[in-house]
Amino acid sequence: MFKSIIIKIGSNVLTQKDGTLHLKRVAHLVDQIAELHAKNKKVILVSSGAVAAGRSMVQVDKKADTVSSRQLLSSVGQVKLISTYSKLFQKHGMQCAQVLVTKQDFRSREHYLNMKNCVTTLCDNGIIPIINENDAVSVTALMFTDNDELAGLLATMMGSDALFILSNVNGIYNGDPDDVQSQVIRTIGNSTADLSQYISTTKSDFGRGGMLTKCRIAQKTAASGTSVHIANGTKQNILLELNADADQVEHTQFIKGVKYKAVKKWIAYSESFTNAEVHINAGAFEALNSKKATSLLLAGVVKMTGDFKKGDLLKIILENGKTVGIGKAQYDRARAEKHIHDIKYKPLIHYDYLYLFADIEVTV
Ligand SMILES: Nc1ncnc2c1ncn2[C@@H]1O[C@H](COP(=O)(O)OP(=O)(O)O)[C@@H](O)[C@H]1O
Ligand SMILES: N[C@@H](CCC(=O)OP(=O)(O)O)C(=O)O
Repeated sequence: MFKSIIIKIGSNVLTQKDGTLHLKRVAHLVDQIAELHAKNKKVILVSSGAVAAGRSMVQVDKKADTVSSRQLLSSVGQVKLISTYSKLFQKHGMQCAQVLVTKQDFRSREHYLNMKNCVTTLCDNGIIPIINENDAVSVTALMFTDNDELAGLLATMMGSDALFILSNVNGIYNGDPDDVQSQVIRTIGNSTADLSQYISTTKSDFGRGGMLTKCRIAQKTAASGTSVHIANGTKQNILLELNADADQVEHTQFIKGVKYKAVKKWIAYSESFTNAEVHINAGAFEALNSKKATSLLLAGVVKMTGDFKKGDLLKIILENGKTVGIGKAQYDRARAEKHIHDIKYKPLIHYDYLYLFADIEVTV
């Protein structure tokens, strides 16, 4: 039983084969959310489906480029999507709100806290926030990979108990989902194992990121203290059953870690906003990964790239080139260069402002 839940609904759950909205299914999901709301659960909805809904409403010129098509389809389709939700929630005497965001809206801690305040205020007033990426505006490289990334960020930001990611499959399979031999991976922990071996890069008809990104985001969100569940949104009563007793539902669950401190939640999703890098040696990496809370000392720094000031976010890179984390600089680059290799000098990144990416463990 969870008290606060983020529900992410993928395009494929909301649309029929011909691209039109699957009204009966949307209505059933709204009925379930209303029931959860009546039980005093704090529910936040992240809904895809604008582009898919738009596809059934306007004809895109064959010569139009991808960005223009997405802008056209999403801006038309979002109206249809949100008005559908609004009518359905009204039947339950409930109100919902549309919140359209871009990745840029989370770029600094100040912007991040503004977003948190917006969602908190809506929830405090008994309104269901329905959040989607603002596809008409976010067209640059700084886009969310997909709404799974947005939902993960929100779950971490709000400190939600659970994130339900609804797709058109029962969960993550250990092979091709269409192969009868494949089984749903029931639990995923947070030590080492590579899930990419199981997951093909095929996407569902209307989806954006695919299962591999879904899985990476789920793992990252679970590590921040939210229980993550990838389940089939086309199944009857899926939300109610997940909330009542998730163990009884065939789906993939990501075991949650310990909740992060507030600032770490923001750092965890800020990789796109880092301009400088700090390269560290294997010894430093081992120390940072030890059970003991360890800060990054200059002694373990091999080199730095890009300019940075005190308070800037740095990408942490291992000698083999792999990005292993993000952290906030306690002083600028000039000072760091002056004291490089000094074992006693104040850490470049304090543990409280350090976020390390985790690896995954799988149980079928
Ligand atoms: N091992 C796997 N287990 C489950 N689904 C997989 C796997 N490999 C690829 N997929 C595909 O991933 C799709 C779901 O991802 P995505 O298209 O992003 O969905 P959504 O639109 O629901 O976000 C499934 O429909 C399935 O075709
Ligand atoms: N923002 C887009 C959805 C993009 C997306 O992430 O789609 P999906 O992979 O189906 O969750 C829309 O509303 O159409």
